[in-house]
Amino acid sequence: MTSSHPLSTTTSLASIESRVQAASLDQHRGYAQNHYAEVHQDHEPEYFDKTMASGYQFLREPQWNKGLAFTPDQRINKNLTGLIPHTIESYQTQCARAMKMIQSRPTPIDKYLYLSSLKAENIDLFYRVVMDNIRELMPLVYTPTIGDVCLQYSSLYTRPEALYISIKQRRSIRTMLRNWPCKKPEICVVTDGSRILGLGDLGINGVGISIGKLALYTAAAGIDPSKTLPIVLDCGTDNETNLQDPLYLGLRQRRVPVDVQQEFMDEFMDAVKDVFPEMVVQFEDFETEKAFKYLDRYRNTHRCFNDDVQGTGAVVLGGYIGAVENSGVPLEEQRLVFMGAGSAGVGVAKQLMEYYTRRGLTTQEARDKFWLVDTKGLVTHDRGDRLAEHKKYFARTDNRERQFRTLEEVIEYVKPSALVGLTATFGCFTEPTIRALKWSVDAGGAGRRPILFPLSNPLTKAECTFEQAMEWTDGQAIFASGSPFSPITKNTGGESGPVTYLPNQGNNVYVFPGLGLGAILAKATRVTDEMVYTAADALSKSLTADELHAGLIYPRIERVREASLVVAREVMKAARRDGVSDLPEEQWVEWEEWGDVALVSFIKSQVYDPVSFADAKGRL
Ligand SMILES: O=C([O-])CC(=O)C(=O)O
Ligand SMILES: [Mg+2]
Repeated sequence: MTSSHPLSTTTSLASIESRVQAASLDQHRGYAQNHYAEVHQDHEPEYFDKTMASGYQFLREPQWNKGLAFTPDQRINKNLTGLIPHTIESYQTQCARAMKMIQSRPTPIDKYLYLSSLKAENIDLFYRVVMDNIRELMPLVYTPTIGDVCLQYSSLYTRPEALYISIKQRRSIRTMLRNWPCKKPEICVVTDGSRILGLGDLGINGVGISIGKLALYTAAAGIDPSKTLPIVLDCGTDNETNLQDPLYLGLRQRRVPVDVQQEFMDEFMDAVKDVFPEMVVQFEDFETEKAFKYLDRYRNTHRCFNDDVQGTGAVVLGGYIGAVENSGVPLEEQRLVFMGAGSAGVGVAKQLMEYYTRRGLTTQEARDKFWLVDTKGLVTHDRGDRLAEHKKYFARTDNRERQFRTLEEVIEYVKPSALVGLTATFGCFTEPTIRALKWSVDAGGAGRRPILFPLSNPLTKAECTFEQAMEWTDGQAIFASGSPFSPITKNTGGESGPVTYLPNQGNNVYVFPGLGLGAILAKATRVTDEMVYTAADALSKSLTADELHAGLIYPRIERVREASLVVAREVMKAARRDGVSDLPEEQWVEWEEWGDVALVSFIKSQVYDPVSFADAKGRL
């Protein structure tokens, strides 16, 4: 930065303040914005130096704004008097106002927009509200509402919230990364929008998923929001609706060929490594082939993982371990049918296989427990089509005598103990399929329960609803879905009165925030399979006695932060076991002397918890 700049470090604070005070607020805003542009180019964001900021800037910077929680001293010292109402409010009162407004909005999208404005104005308040009301608000900032937001992102757009990198700007990726106001982001979620949830190719509109997942990194694991970086890579779109929409914000062209995107990806990953060498990259919602390809290509050279392959795999395994215990079907008798053989289906099956091999089965024995089904029926080597590369691993040879074209036929043949859906096809677990699953489990002996995981997101893509699952299995299914369902209370007519069935939400949110946090805090140079597997195992052990007693297989969502802490702790240890932690050895030795206590208190000391309100000290 040049010394002639009006806000350069050689300019005295007093002279800046007198100039700022002399200027009208509007003039001042314009001045500050110009300054932004310059410092960002120099990548020296002195603008964020609080000692130089005026009161008005404090109110306009979402990470500094405390709403009505500024203390009297802060109001005087920061020249805030008169700029906000005189009253001082605790966070509880401000949260109550926010919740009242959210509840008064008619649709989930309206509620989302309110929350999004809150985030743009007062980050601490946004996270306090989300964290304290996670059961009610997670479905708004994340699946299912985020799916609708992505569909309409270009129309809803009011302000930038991410890095938008188009393939036309590929020569300036480093500059764009440096333009991001935070110098050292720790975690990035990147998508190319090619397969957003179960909604398909949404192009640049898919950026909503990066924004939503990062909000959960903060709400569910306590990563400082200023250390999170959402990115969308715009490589065109094959979505006709987007291409025809005059408001569409992305490139108006079809998706570039695979090899061209590959070069772009290489450039992007190299630029990320140069500019933010310590940042962990989470790949999100890339279409299946690319998901596997990029994971394979970068996993040994970059700090990265794929949430749809590894996150989904780990979260399903985390729930499956508990489900097997509750099902009464011994491990060796478990047989799993998967409807859906995309990135999530194959990722989950591989993760579950690992569970079996770690329990003594050979690779072949473990693989034989899985029957994957896609739109053409059972995935087999010789069913007459060219199998996509990622499907070959689980392709079977069972069709020597007969072809299995439908899920019903496969269930009738396999007699599975578990049915897992990752198809993005609403209602494809029909009454006959679910009844057949129950029947095959019942046939194995009394007291056995079927495992039923319709995991596709958002709710409009779920393979079946919780109500259907309970209805068609007489309340017996051990149920987990990707998006949230409400509990069901049924009057059974028996003496014990009504029965309440609790659904489980087997969503990645139980894994990726803790996995990312663990990788960051361990300074892991890679995200290894051991770290991912450990995340699943830790999740399965993070339930309280009360949750286990209630028959749950995932912690209650209100406890997601506690679960993430357990996951992060174990992921850190796994990073060390694998030799990928860059923390000094003495640090590990010191922690080990204290068991988990020291490690846990270290993690707690690192996480963001927004208490920066009237009663909090020292944040300004
Ligand atoms: O976002 C979610 O809820 C889970 C996920 O990664 C997906 O469905 O692609
Ligand atoms: Mg995803």
